Parts: sequence; C-alpha cells; structure tokens
Amino acid sequence: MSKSFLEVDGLSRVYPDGQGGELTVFEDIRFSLEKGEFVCIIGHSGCGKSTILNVLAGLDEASEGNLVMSGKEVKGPSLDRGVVFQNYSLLPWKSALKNITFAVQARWPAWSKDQVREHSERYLKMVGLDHAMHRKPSQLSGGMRQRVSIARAFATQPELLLLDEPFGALDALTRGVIQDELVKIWEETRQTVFMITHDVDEAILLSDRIFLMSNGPNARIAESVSVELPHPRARATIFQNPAYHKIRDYLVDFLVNRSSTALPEKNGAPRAVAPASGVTPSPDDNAQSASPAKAVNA
Ligand SMILES: Nc1ncnc2c1ncn2[C@@H]1O[C@H](COP(=O)(O)OP(=O)(O)OP(=O)(O)O)[C@@H](O)[C@H]1O
Repeated sequence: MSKSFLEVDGLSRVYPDGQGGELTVFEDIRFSLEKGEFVCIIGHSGCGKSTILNVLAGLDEASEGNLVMSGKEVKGPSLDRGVVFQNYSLLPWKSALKNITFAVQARWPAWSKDQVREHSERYLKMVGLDHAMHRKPSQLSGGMRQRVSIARAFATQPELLLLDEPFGALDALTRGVIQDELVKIWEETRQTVFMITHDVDEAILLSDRIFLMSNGPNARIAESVSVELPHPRARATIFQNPAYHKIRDYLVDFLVNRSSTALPEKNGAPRAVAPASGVTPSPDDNAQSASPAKAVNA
C-alpha cells in the first residue's frame, strides 16, 4: 500500500489535570494528508486542535502515537514545517520585506542577495503588499501584518504549512480580504496546508477536506468531510453553488447536534463523508454498530 505524504497514527495527549490526576485531551488521532492538500480542522474550544498542530510542528510531544512525514518520523521543529499563529510573530525591527528575506535566506543560504529579494518580493506581491514592503510591522495594520506572516510562511516553501487560526484576531471585513489572498497564494503554490479554524465558511472556501473533532476530553477526529467544490474558488461566488449549502448545513449540524457523540470508524480512521453527494453516516454509525459510510476519499 502506498503511504501518504503525512501519516498520523494513534496520537494522544495527556496533561496533568491540576488536581493530581490526568486529563486525556484527545486520543487515537489517525489521519493522513496527501501532498498539495488543504485540510482544515474544526471542533469546539478545548478539544485539542492547537495541541495537535503543535505536535505536527514539533513544538509539543504527543503522549502516544507516531507521526511520519515523507517517510521520516517527525521529531522537533524543522524548516520543513512552517507555522503561522494568530498573533503574527514578525520581527518588529525589520521591514515587511526584510522579515521575508530573513526567512528565505535562512532557508536557502546559498542563494544570492538578488535571488532572495526577487523571491521574497514575489510572495509579498501575491498578498497585495508590494506597496508596503519597506514599512515596519508597527506601521502596518493587523491584517497587513498577518498577510506578511502568510507570505513569509509560503515563501519558505515548507513541505507542510500549519496555520493556527491565522485570521482569528481580525475583523470580519479584513478577514474576508485575507481569505481571498490565501486562496490566491494557495492556487499558485498548491502547498500542503493543515489549518485550524472556527469558521465553517472559511473552511469550505479553503479546504479539500475538513476534519471534524468530537468534544473533549478524549476527543477524536470523527469525520473527514470532502469539499466537492471546483477550484479556483472565490468568496463572492462560492455560495451560488448548491453543494456549498449542503456542506455548510452538514458542518453546522455536526457542531450543534453531533459533536458530543460522533465517533470515527472502528479502526480509528475518520469517517469519510461527502455531504454534497449525499454520502453521510447513518444515524447508527455514532454507536459504532452499523456499517461505515461509503469511503469517498482515502
Ligand atoms: N500545557 C498544558 N497543560 C495542561 N493542560 C493543557 C496544556 N495545554 C493545553 N492544555 C489543555 O488541553 C486542552 C486542549 O487545548 P487546545 O488549546 O489544544 O484546544 P483547542 O481545541 O485548540 O482550543 P481553542 O479552540 O479554544 O483554541 C484544553 O483543555 C487545555 O486546557
């Protein structure tokens, strides 16, 4: 059987509960990502999304389980995995451009100055910030800073990009504009992205698949929802596709009605569902007694 680009097998994370006992935040997390996929993960607050992302980034260690990327075990942070957090971590004393050239130079030390600059400017342009390249972070709005963070992360071309609610701190209008920038930069680069969001519309706009987590403690990735909408996508028109509404209704129903009871397949893999094609788990699946939903996305 051919292996996927990223294989996550049986991850769990246990923390002290502060009362002398233990808290299993999530357990037996299993999934795989293919090269070039954009996957969002959604779940209620506290189910462990950021902890999973930090484990993927090598910033935290799982209590149990294995993580293999491109055939190699993931251990500690590496330039192969780029991370963007909610609060743009730019170097305040460097301009927007220099924040990017600094990272690009570290990634490709043999590149000439001109090569580094040309490459960095190209990515700043992709997020519409070429006019502000010489401004320092303090001279940029929150949205512009986050666009620099995104450009920097994509410019270093990590094998896996990890985005932890990158638009969480932004107002709705700015958020929308940057979602469009992210669509554009991903369409051009087709990098593999794993992103946390609480926003179902954002997840549908961006993702090939959406992982749905059950509530913690002992949270699991219960389902993997295929987003069967053609690329390129645009915020202004995506809602005109009837499939969009089927997927959206499915996600909202999960979060409101099913997240406390939903379970993955018996083998621990998320149930593969495709709401737009009518492939959804039967009501009995949550009790793990019925046959699994027809797999639509391995
Ligand atoms: N260092 C730590 N020590 C103890 N408990 C922790 C630690 N880090 C996280 N937790 C607990 O793990 C659980 C999951 O946290 P995490 O931040 O991963 O959740 P999340 O799903 O990303 O939440 P949110 O959507 O609110 O950001 C929480 O109950 C949190 O209190």
